[in-house]
Amino acid sequence: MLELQNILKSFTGADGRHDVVNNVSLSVGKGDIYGIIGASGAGKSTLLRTINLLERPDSGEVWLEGVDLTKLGKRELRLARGQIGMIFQHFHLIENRTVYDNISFPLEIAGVPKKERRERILESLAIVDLQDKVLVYPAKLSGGQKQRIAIARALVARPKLLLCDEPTSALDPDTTGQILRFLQDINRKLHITIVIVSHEMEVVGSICSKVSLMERGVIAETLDLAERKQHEPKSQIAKLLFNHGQEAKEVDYAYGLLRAND
Ligand SMILES: Nc1ncnc2c1ncn2[C@@H]1O[C@H](COP(=O)(O)OP(=O)(O)OP(=O)(O)O)[C@@H](O)[C@H]1O
Repeated sequence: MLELQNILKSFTGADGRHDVVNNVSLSVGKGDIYGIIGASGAGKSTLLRTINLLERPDSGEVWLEGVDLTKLGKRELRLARGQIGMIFQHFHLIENRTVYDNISFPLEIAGVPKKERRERILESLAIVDLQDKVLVYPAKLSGGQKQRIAIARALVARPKLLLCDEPTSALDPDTTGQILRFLQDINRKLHITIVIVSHEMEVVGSICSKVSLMERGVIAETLDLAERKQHEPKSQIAKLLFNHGQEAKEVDYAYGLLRAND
């Protein structure tokens, strides 16, 4: 349902040009939960943000259900983006709006009438099981509740694809498990395809069907976790992460272990 073809994105800083995403191609099937893991600075978030063109690639194509988003005009792109929801590490809720008004926001922008907005907001809140927080302001919510409201806001436009940028990095282990279960439920019950960027093995290992390991702007290796026997990890880092035991739960830490053993 999603094909990235030869995505290139570079940034120019004081020390010159950096190819942060360097000719990446990948394919996400309908109904997949697809993980992208990598060390800090590997280019994961930038790659994720090219999918909905929050970050426009310098070159390459982003095909969503047979349409190349990079070729669309402003109006068509706005409509196509309605099929893609997104959640972030730090939730990005609007502090001076209630939960109800936060979830309403994307529908207001899309010009959805008030009565339909109400139905869809309540439907979204029911999915994340937080109907009792409808009139509360974000400051009164726990981190896990904030992320659930952010999920409800992402779902209210009824997307086909949900992008998750480090969705549990700001949460404790119990809340992480709860959010991952919500994401898995959403994938199974609402048939929403999910792409998750993370540096935690627990996240990708527990719910992803496929995982790409990103290193310095390129996809080093892709593993099909559903077909583990046919696809054993090849690189040292992938072996450490995927055949780990408890000690290599976090990608930067796993690289540290490799360096220490050099
Ligand atoms: N808008 C920007 N302008 C300049 N440099 C940027 C910009 N966005 C990202 N970068 C740089 O690109 C590199 C990759 O960043 P990115 O956030 O994609 O990595 P990441 O793998 O998601 O890392 P992290 O897990 O630390 O967020 C970093 O060196 C970052 O400083």
